[in-house]
Amino acid sequence: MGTQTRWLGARATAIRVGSDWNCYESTTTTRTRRSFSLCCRWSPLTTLASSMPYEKELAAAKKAATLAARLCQKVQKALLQSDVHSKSDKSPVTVADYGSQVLVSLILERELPSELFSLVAEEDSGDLRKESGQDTLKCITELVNNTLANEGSHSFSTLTTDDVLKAIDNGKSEGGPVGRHWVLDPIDGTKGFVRGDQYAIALALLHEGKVVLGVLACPNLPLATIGRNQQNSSSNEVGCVFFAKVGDGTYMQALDGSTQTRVNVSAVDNPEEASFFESYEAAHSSHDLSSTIAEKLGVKAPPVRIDSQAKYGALSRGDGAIYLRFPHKGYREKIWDHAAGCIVVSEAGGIVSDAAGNPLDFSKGKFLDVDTGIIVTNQNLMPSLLRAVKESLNEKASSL
Ligand SMILES: Nc1ncnc2c1ncn2[C@@H]1O[C@H](COP(=O)(O)O)[C@@H](O)[C@H]1OP(=O)(O)O
Ligand SMILES: [Mg+2]
Repeated sequence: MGTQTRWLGARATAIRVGSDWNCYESTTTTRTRRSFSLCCRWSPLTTLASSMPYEKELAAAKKAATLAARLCQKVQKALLQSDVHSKSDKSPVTVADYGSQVLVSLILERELPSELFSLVAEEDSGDLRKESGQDTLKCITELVNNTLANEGSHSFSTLTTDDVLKAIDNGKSEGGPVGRHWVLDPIDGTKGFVRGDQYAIALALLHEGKVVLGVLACPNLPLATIGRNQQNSSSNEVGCVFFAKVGDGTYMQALDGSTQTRVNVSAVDNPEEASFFESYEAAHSSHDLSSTIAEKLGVKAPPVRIDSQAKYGALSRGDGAIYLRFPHKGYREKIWDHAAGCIVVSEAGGIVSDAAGNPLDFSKGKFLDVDTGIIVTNQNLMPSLLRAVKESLNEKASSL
């Protein structure tokens, strides 16, 4: 038997010598022999891929989030072309929300058949099972079937309304510290979606309470930098997918599938050169508090306000250096609003914490135990940001 080579993707090559397969991990400059035990005997490529932690899960998550993004794009386009009356109507966003959840649920189940499937997702089918929800249910079913047919997922036979209800109800899991749980926000940033601005499909996997992979599909986010040097950008192209798995860095590619590039958070260490992100909606995060913190820190640039976890994506590629989120009293943060964003930023070298500097704990079910706020920045700026946050919160408390 001679020598045979198999390309296993950007990071590895398997070379067969006689009946043995050896795996070589490649970087741009070196090629180092690794003794992966699973690769040392003949094994199909799928076996090797599945031996890499969370590789097949990441591939499935990217496929699911991308397809869901296609569905959302279609609905947003129709929504923006419609008249003023239907723009204030909530039904298009409802249809897209459910449709996105159905697609993610179906794709994950189809692509990962051997897994015990647990999904913690924002929507449930209660309203669609009522008499008043029947038209919406039919509309969702048609939209999902059209999306699957148009995007080449011919392996699905035409779905019935019952299939759609079942796929939505897959998302009823409560999460928690044991086992694996997918976490989904089918449309994060519904306000931005309706306005025609930013939104994201946010999908993450928890394993024993920790986020191990995340995908953020941001259909309206420019591929070029936002927030700084915007005027120099030569490309108007929009639609990004950010993805990360634990220990493997963060990558970005175009929604339509360009080559992936590794991304890193900004390395800025002078707050005067930093810019910061916050919610577009003042109802979601206190703009006053952010502005006090930014001023104390010495940030000169005005805030960059965008909706959804697109902020985490933009931050992961260094568009800005800080993200401040201070919801109003009584609001409880959900895990699906931060899980994907958190790993996308942390694998890009950033830090995501609560206002006191503690890491976010995704192991406690649907909610995060955060009562003051969430702050995100790079390692250089975090110590001074924490000081500025502490001082600002103390001042706010003593002024009450
Ligand atoms: N009152 C609120 N305070 C804080 N966040 C909220 C509030 N209402 C909804 N959200 C959620 O905040 C996230 C978007 O925040 P922002 O875009 O401001 O960063 C979304 O997950 C949004 O939910 P949803 O996903 O249903 O749109
Ligand atoms: Mg959300």
